[in-house]
Amino acid sequence: MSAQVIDGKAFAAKVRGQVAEGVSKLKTDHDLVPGLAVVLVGEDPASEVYVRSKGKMTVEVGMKSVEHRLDADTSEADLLAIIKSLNEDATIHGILVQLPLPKHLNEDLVINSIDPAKDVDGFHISNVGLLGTGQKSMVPCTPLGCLMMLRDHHGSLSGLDAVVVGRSNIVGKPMAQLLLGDSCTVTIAHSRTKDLPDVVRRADIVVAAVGRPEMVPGDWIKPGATVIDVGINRLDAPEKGEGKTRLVGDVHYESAAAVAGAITPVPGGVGPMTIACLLANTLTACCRANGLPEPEGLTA
Ligand SMILES: NC(=O)C1=CN([C@@H]2O[C@H](COP(=O)(O)OP(=O)(O)OC[C@H]3O[C@@H](n4cnc5c(N)ncnc54)[C@H](OP(=O)(O)O)[C@@H]3O)[C@@H](O)[C@H]2O)C=CC1
Ligand SMILES: Nc1nc(=O)c2c([nH]1)NC[C@@H]1CN(c3ccc(C(=O)N[C@@H](CCC(=O)O)C(=O)O)cc3)C=[N+]21
Repeated sequence: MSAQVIDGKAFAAKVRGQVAEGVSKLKTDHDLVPGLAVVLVGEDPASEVYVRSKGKMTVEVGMKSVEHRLDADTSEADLLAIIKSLNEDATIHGILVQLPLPKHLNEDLVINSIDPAKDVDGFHISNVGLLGTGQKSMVPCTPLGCLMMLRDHHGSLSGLDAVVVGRSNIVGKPMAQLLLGDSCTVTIAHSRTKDLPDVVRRADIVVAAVGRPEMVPGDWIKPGATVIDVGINRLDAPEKGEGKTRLVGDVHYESAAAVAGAITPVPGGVGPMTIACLLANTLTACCRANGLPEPEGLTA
């Protein structure tokens, strides 16, 4: 194995340390405590893990953490009413509605009912438009975390060929916007892309956000390329014991690490950075809401 392993877990701990410093300064200088509210409708196992560690880390960095757990059959009107009350709550600076939502709820409508200033996921159409036009916005946490690791590894990304596999609104598209913002030559690939292996082989930077376990093998990777694996796939692992599972990414780690220049592992790569960036966005939102200077190095 030759690639340098990009330690997202350690990087995220450093980011959370910076956030904690910012939070402590807000308390001392302005008697302010940033507040983050997470709304979870129904039970999604992937979201459960995320919500649990998020709540713990929110408190660890000194913020207020609020959780709303609603039944899977919650009506749209009830959900919108909760979001409205959080929009109006001056102690809440960030609101996150866990996705996916149950089928009977209109995801676009729900997301766009969040006050864009509190939209720490960066999914509101107003933040999407601001990002797309290069203006100050709330930047989606997962792509922001990927960008931080890429900048840290490369210094400048200018002129590099980047291929993003996946075009979702929550990862692929905003990731491509951020890479474009840093002057990469960006290709967005998806399920209809012709000759995907050849497209990926051109890339200096590969971001895999597909949701298919170990789909990208090492022989798609240009020697020396940087590989960012966003995928979180839980597979059965009977070898670890009955009912046990293991996490794998969208990249076949072993074969890719043999040719890549650098690679993020799963777990311990993009996932922890996503949570760290959520906390960073909440701190940023709190500073903006109070007309205070933003924390340095924690925004795009
Ligand atoms: N680490 C983290 O913090 C996070 C991890 N994730 C993980 O990232 C992965 C992607 O998530 P998300 O973006 O929400 O997923 P989506 O299902 O919304 O999007 C998947 C994308 O992959 C594309 N795709 C599917 N199959 C193929 C294929 N065979 N070849 C090429 N492209 C394909 C789809 O193309 P098309 O549009 O044509 O259908 C789609 O654009 C998941 O594993 C998810 O769990 C997600 C969020 C945060
Ligand atoms: N509105 C919204 N925003 C999101 O950002 C969002 C969402 N909905 N829905 C679900 C996905 C998924 N997601 C993860 C974040 C962190 C880890 C994470 O920390 N993973 C650990 C492993 C955790 C484990 O052991 O299971 C790791 O990769 O090391 C995983 C998944 C955010 N998402």
